[in-house]
Amino acid sequence: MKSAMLIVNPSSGKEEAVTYVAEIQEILEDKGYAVKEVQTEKELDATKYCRDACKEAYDLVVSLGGDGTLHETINGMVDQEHRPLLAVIPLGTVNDFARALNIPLHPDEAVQLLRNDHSRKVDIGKVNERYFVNITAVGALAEATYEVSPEQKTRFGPLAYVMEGIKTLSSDGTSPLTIQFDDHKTWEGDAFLFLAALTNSTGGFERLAPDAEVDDGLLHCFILPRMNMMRLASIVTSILRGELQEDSSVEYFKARRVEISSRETVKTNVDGEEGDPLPVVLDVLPSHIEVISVP
Ligand SMILES: Nc1ncnc2c1ncn2[C@@H]1O[C@H](COP(=O)(O)OP(=O)(O)OP(=O)(O)O)[C@@H](O)[C@H]1O
Repeated sequence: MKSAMLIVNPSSGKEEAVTYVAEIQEILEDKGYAVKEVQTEKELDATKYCRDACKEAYDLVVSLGGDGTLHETINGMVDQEHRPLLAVIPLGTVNDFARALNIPLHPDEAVQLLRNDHSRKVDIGKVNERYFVNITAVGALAEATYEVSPEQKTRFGPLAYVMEGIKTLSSDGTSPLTIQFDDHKTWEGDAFLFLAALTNSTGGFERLAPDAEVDDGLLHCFILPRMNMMRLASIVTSILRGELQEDSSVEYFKARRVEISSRETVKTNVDGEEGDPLPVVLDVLPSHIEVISVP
């Protein structure tokens, strides 16, 4: 008999995660799965449960929560030998991973994907000893995201990040960065932001790296160097048009491995959570996990 673990964050998505459990259970039992439900209570519970699911050779793990729960769940499986198939029921505010995979953002519709057997392999990013599915960001602009309160997120959604970002840009918060990629190339200078995206969806905005595919094995990297406010304003237009890659003020490159260091203390932001300070090494684990997706 096949086995499925439902990892449920009861606090996510306006506390409605548990209302989807009965239907998921019914669908999976009809497909011959034995289903176990676990509820998270605090940070890293999802990682621990998912690790148990790998060790006990579960066939499927279903994550019910926002990007935070998903990030923790995936961190529980990436370094395991047996990695169950993953299903995502998006219940957060932004749901970048679901957006990148075209998983319906309405949870009711995402649940219906469990009825078919369509799945897709997805790259995983590695930053030092930690893993990410969407993005690693470095610099003052990335740090601004920590200033966004849960109340702002609920009220303004992804726009809350843009608002904090504008505050940082207007105070000229750049960091001196040394960025080495694909072994022999180096960029050195003061930057507002370095971004390495695995998918096309970041902060709910789906046009940052329009040609990033979830399984292309590449980090899509952007450097936003120090520049005046006029140039910055025009970059916002490029972002909104999905043309950031072509903007001459922005450095864009694709790489399989990136090393970043600074002579100052600079923090990283890994899938929206605080990560290691610099120096960091970024790598891609190509097609490392398999996710239930739209046919
Ligand atoms: N029972 C719980 N109560 C409160 N927090 C929890 C609980 N279980 C897990 N958490 C923590 O809540 C964090 C945020 O959850 P998640 O991102 O899934 O939902 P969300 O906040 O609704 O989504 P988003 O961040 O997109 O708004 C998780 O990273 C986890 O550490």
